[in-house]
Amino acid sequence: MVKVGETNMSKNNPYPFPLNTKELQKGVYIVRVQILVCACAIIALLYHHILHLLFHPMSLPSFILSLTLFISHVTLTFLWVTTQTFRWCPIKRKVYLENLSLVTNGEDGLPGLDVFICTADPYKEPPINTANTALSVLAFDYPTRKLSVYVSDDGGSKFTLFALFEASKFAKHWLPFCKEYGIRTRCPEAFFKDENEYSCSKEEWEHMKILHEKMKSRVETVMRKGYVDNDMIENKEEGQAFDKWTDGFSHKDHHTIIQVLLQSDENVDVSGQFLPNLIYVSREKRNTFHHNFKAGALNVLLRVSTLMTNAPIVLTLDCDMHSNDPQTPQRALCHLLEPIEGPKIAFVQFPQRYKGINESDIYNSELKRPFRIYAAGLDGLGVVNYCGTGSFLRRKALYSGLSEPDANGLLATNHIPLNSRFALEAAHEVASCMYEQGTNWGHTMGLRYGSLVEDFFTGYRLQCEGWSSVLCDPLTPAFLGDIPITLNDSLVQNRRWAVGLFEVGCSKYCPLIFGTKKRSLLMGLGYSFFAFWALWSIPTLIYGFVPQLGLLYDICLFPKVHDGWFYLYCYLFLASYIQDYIEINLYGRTTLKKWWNEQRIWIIRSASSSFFALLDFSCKQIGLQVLEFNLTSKLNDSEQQKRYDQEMFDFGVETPLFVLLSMIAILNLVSFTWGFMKVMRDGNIAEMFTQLFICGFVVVNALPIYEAMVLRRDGGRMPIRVTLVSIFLTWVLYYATGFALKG
Ligand SMILES: O=c1ccn([C@@H]2O[C@H](COP(=O)(O)OP(=O)(O)O[C@H]3O[C@H](CO)[C@@H](O)[C@H](O)[C@H]3O)[C@@H](O)[C@H]2O)c(=O)[nH]1
Ligand SMILES: [Mn+2]
Repeated sequence: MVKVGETNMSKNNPYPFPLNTKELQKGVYIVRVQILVCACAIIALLYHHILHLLFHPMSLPSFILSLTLFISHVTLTFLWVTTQTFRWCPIKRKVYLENLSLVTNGEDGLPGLDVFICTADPYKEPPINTANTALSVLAFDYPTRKLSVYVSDDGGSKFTLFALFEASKFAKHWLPFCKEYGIRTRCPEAFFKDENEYSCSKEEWEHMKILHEKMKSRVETVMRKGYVDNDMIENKEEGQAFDKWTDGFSHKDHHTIIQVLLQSDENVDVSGQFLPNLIYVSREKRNTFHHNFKAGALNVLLRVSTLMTNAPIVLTLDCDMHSNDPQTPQRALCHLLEPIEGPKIAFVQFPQRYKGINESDIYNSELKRPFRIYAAGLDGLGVVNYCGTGSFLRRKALYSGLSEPDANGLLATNHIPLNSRFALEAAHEVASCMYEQGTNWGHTMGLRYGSLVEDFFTGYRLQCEGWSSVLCDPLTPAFLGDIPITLNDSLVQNRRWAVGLFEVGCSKYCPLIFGTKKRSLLMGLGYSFFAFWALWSIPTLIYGFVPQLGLLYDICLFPKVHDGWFYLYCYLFLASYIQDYIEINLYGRTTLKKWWNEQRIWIIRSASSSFFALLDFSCKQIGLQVLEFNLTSKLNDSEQQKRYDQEMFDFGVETPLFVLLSMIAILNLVSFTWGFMKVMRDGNIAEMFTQLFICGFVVVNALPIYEAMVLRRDGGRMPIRVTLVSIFLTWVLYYATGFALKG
């Protein structure tokens, strides 16, 4: 293996023990040639299309339909161009963990690490899961006096605090257990699910399991009862903590609650070792203040932690993820502490990886393409996007520019105990609603406000300031997260992302202009791919409706089969699908079925959630709607779980998202049948072949929709109302366009 990076390293790096190397991915030059060939084909197609529109004599209806197809081709071309950024110089990185301690002189030189975990609603995000997330990071292989875990609770929930109290007690047994036996899976829930994962004696294992069950059942009990009973409170400290939920307290309007649950210089585990810090923070909320969702929550944690522990490195995690490798901080440090490039790195992103995905991944929850393949492409440019979770950030990057000095921690530098009155008063002040008024928080400091995808926006803004970022994609996933298990949940999540990204695209920070100017053209293009993700809906919807209506009204929109231009269409279709298949296979083998599902859900998203994201954005622009952060559901309904495991599409909800999808499915089935009959009758397929093929392709993709409309009786079937409304609307569309197309 030729290591481009390693030769670079040895050239530029005076250190004999490299912490990391990088190399260009194999086959990049072949890919570049393919990009050029494809570019020529696309230019030819657009040229042909323009000539056709301008000089080919045709009726007005043909012209209108052909024009819409042209719009779709222009949009696709734009999106295609942006995607090529990821293919231009993708890289692979390697870290040398064994060299880290040489650079840091063992544990002494390791920097402090503050972990931020966000949760927002105890009913949608079960507190026991948040407790598991916290336990998995408390148990990092990291010096405990340098490790602090902060949990932000935007739900302001007693249950979450209760779960964390339980977790802090369980941690006293769990941490020494993990360390003694070198356990790899340090999220208790995941550990006990996998009965094979133990290196301890059966008795030890069973003892831990009993403690774990106790924690779990106590948390479930308070959830079931709906309040924290006096019997459940074990000591005075806990009692005082829960007394803070005074009358009139609601999750949207309440004072700040901060509770230090573990203190690293005070609390010890059962083996006598000090524990890390664990701090619960529920920031102040007032009806009259916009709280800026997760970005606001993280900014409060940034300030509180600056006061309390002020670690130079910060890890952000969602409550639906857990650590899957106790050495992850060290991996991140192999980049951040690298003497030459390290200081410019604002964050090290670990790709989002998920657990519980079904075999052929029907909703493409894995999202391998954006999170790993495209991220590796951006990594080659030094500008990996920030994903909000599984990311180690340099605190300094969020506070000041590259060249400015670090912010100072007040208490940390003065060694004031976290639980002292002085410390808590100061922390309350920075967690209040008023604090950010008239400051730069959210604008040039901390997580940036103004988009529903605060992660993408913040990473992008940091890169525009000159910071770089790194992708760390180890074989063993560093973190594992939960996925939505119904189609609706998956689309709702996608809609939020698409609209948030579009907000960035249409802001004054538009990557095409601002990003290109501040960083580079390739960076601007790559970020535009994400920012304009919602635009996929335009070509998809045009291709879902226009050739079909053409077929029904006998309007030929594509070159005939024997025409030379026909082969151009064939080439572009086949080349993109083949390239797509090869690309995904380079990152671990993928079955054909899985790949098919991926392209199908891509079409489904483009035709539904992306389109609704455009609508949401338009409504927001004209003041009809305020955008909300709809949490992704993390609850497991057993029926839904069963259907998901059986790889059945879960519709089940009456939503306009499904109406649009059903309309496309119905229209394509009708026009395919109609076109097919006509071809049989006339025996002439050359003219309408392409349109017939498109309908057939959509029909094959839509098979689960027909099945859900007609054959299924379970809870995941297509709601009857959705089917009826779609049939009606398709009929209206057919007649309405008939007036125009028949002239
Ligand atoms: O007002 C809010 C809303 C959300 N969250 C937290 O934000 C996280 C992400 O929310 P989730 O519903 O899980 O959304 P996802 O779409 O799964 O999250 C992805 O997309 C988000 C941006 O839309 C990023 O912030 C996340 O890191 C990324 O995993 C969760 O921990 C929430 O508790 C808050 O703390 N406060
Ligand atoms: Mn999530």
